[in-house]
Amino acid sequence: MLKTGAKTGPVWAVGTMSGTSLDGVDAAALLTDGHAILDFGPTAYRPYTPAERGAIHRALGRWPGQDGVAEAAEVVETAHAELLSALLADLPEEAGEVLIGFHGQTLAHDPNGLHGARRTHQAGDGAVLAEVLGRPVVWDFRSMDVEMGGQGAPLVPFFHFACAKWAGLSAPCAFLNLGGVGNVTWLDPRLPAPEAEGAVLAFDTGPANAPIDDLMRRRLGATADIGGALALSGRVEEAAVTAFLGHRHFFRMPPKSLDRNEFAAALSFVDRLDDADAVATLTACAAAAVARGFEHFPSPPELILVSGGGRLNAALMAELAARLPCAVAPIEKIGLDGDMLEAQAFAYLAVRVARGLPTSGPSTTGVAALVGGGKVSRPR
Ligand SMILES: Nc1ncnc2c1ncn2[C@@H]1O[C@H](COP(=O)(O)OP(=O)(O)OP(=O)(O)O)[C@@H](O)[C@H]1O
Ligand SMILES: CC(=O)N[C@H]1[C@@H]2OC[C@@H](O2)[C@@H](O)[C@@H]1O[C@H](C)C(=O)O
Repeated sequence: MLKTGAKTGPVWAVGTMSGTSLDGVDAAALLTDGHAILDFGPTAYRPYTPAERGAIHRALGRWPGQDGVAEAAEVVETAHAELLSALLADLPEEAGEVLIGFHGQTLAHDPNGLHGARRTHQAGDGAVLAEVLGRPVVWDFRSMDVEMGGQGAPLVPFFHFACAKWAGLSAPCAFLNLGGVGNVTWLDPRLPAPEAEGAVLAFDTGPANAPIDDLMRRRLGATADIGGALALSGRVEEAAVTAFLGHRHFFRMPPKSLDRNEFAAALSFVDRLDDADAVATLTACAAAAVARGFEHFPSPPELILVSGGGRLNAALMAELAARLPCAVAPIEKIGLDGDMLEAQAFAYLAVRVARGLPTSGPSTTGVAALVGGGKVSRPR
């Protein structure tokens, strides 16, 4: 085990994210003392092959020990080992003993016990990765939070707060991630730390790209609606968007989190629409879910900064601009990398775990008290 709190100076860490869109693995290096971001390092991406993606897709919604889960975990571990070996070789020797923050791949997430026990499941064993890479690995970031009564997600909010400080922001703003699922952090960068009362409020907004991707794959054999081109050629069925906003998620108070496929039934209305109208309406639903989230913010943000693949979808960005009561911009506006923010977040959180600092709290996951979730595995 790492000695927590052993050091207080900055260290390099590499974080990884294999997100709900199942496109591939992101990895990014970061220099931090667990509080401030001091530097950003190299990044790398490894897409899953169609066969790998298929193995993960088949295991979605399943728990450890169930069919296909061991196979999916092996795919996740192998892809991460390949990507991380290459990225670690790029880091200068002065980087020292680089800590790895390994999120794994969420296969199932049921923090409210809707289908049995309250639990969350990220495939991939950090102890195996520590052995293969010969480095300390922090992993299983979400279980402890769920065990303590939290949602286990979102976990990026404390990092969003550090990003706002790094960028020198001085007014309340919101960070929106549009991956397979959407999540938002409202934050006030005038406060000293993310743990401070009133500094952050976060929750999952609703489905984002996952239903669009699934429809594109099902009907057209494509991976995504690139640039939002198909949605831009379709017509939004507003009555369907209104019906979608009747889902129970929108009546729950934050913090709240979602499983990737939690909206599958609520979005099945698209089956009766043609391809373009279906994708246009799913895109509008993703934006309308974000707009609905604004009612929970402690004060109106001046700006919402968008990261994740959804910021590259022009139809989704236009829907957000039309439905939100504030300016909308990709996160590159403040000099951050919208493709790598989550991977950087898990580098940041790994250092926090290793130093005994909290990674979530009542206003991010709804856990009763601050929690530092995550296991630390060292190579033998
Ligand atoms: N050029 C593009 N045009 C439209 N959509 C895109 C584009 N590039 C990526 N996307 C969408 O973004 C998704 C990937 O986003 P991202 O990598 O942020 O998600 P993720 O990290 O896997 O998910 P999550 O944040 O929910 O865990 C793709 O599946 C696709 O739907
Ligand atoms: C259980 C799980 O993996 N949730 C993901 C998912 O993808 C987006 C959204 O839902 C978010 O809550 C979370 O990821 C980010 C990285 C988070 O924990 O902040």
